[in-house]
Amino acid sequence: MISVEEALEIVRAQVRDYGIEEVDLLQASGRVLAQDIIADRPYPPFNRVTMDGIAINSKAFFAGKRSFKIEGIQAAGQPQQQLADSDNCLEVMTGAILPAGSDAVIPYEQCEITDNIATVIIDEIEILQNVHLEGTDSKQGDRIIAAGTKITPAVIGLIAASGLAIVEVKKLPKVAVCATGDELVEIDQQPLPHQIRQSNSYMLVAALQAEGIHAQRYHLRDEPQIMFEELTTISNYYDVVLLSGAVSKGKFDHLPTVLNRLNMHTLFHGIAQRPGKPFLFGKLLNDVLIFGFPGNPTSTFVCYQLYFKAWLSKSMGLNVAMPKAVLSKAINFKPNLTLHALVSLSYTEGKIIATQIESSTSGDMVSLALTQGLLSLPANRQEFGTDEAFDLTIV
Ligand SMILES: Nc1nc2c(c(=O)[nH]1)N[C@H]1C(S)=C(S)[C@@H](COP(=O)(O)OP(=O)(O)OC[C@H]3O[C@@H](n4cnc5c(N)ncnc54)[C@H](O)[C@@H]3O)O[C@H]1N2
Ligand code: MOO
Ligand SMILES: [Mg+2]
Repeated sequence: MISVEEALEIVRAQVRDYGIEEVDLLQASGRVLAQDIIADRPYPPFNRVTMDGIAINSKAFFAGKRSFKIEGIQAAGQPQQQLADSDNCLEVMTGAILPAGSDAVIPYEQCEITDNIATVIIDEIEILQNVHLEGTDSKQGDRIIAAGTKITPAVIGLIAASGLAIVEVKKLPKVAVCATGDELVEIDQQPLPHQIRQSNSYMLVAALQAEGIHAQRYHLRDEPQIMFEELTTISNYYDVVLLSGAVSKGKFDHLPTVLNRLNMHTLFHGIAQRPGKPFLFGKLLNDVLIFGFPGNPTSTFVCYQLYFKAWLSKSMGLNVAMPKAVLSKAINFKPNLTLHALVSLSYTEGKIIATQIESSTSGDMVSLALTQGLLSLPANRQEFGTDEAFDLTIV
C-alpha cells in the first residue's frame, strides 16, 4: 500500500490538457481563464470624482478664498464641463469626470451652501483630493488579468469592465459518475429491506457541479460482463470515469478484474489511509482516467475531495494553497494510516479550529453531512495534540 503523499503525487502526474473553449461571461464563473485580459482603456478611464461635493481650483483656496459661487452641476455620465472662473466652483457627483479647470473636490459635509454660494468650512485641503486619477490602476494596453487566473466574481466584474461578453476558458473534462451495486435503487424508489438508495452518485454529481462540470450518472450491476460492456461504451464518451464501490475484497467487487479486462493500467490500488483504503486509480489505453472510489459514502467523498480535486486543480493549472487547522481536542489514532478526520470548523484568534465529528463507520452519512473539513493526521504516529497545525481540506 502506498502513502497519501505518494498517491497524491501519482494522481497529479496524470495531468491532462483538454484545450480551450469560449463561453459567455456569466457562464465563466469558477472556470480558469485561458486568455490574458488587456485594458482597452486606462483605469479609471478619466479623472473620477470620488465624493459628492464641489470641485474648485485649489489655487483660489490656497490664496485664502473660502466662498465659491456655484456655476452648475457636473453629474456622473455627463460630458466634462469647464469651470469658467477659477474663483467659482461646480457641484460634482461621485463617478463624474472632474471638470476642466478644477483640481480638488471638497465633500458636501465640509461646505455650507446658501444662495448658490458654497462656503468651505475646513482650513486644509490637498491638490487632487477626492479624485481617482485617470490610469492610476492600470494603463491602456496593460495586462490586467493573466491567463491561468481562476474566474472569481471580482474577475468577472473586471472582464465586464473591459468590454468582453465572451471569454476563453480552459475546457473541463467530460466526466461520468458510475455507482455500482445490486443493492442500489434510484432515489425515487422505495427500497426493499435489503436495498438502499444510490446516494453516492448524487453526492458526486453535486460535487462536480460545484466545479462547473455537468456529469452524467450511471448505475452498473454487480455483473462482470455487463460492467465490462457498459464501461467499454462509457470510456469512449468521457475523459474521466468516477466509480463508486466494488473495489475492495468482496466476492462481488468485480471492478479490479473488469478494469483489467479493459486494459486499464493500474496506477495504484490501496492507500494507507482511513477512510478510503481500497481506492483504485488507473488509466485506460485511450488515456481515460479511472477513479475507483471505495463505496462507503465517506470513503467516496473523501477520495473525491482529496484526490480528484487535486488532479482537477493541477490539470486546470491552478496552484491551490492548503490551509492548516488545529484540533480543539487531542485525537489518539492507533492504526498506521493517515486519518482524514471529519471535522467541523470555527475560528478563534486568527486560527482555524477543527473539532472531530465522531462517526461510527465510513458508512455514516449522517456524520458526513455535518462535515465542513477533512483534517489529515499523518501516518506513523498515534497522538495528535492541540498545539500543532495539520493540513485541512475545506469541503
Ligand atoms: N475483507 C475486507 N473487507 C473490506 C475492506 C478490506 O480491506 N477487507 N475494506 C473496507 C473498506 S475500508 C471499504 S471503504 C469498503 C469498500 O468497499 P467497495 O469499494 O468494495 O464498495 P462496495 O462493497 O460496493 O460497497 C461498500 C458499502 O458502500 C455502499 N455503497 C456503495 N455504493 C453506494 C452508493 N452509490 N450509494 C450509497 N452507498 C453505496 C454499499 O452498499 C456498501 O454498504 O470495503 C470494506 N470491506
Ligand atoms: O476506508 Mo473504508 O473507506 O474505511 O470505509
Ligand atoms: Mg465491497
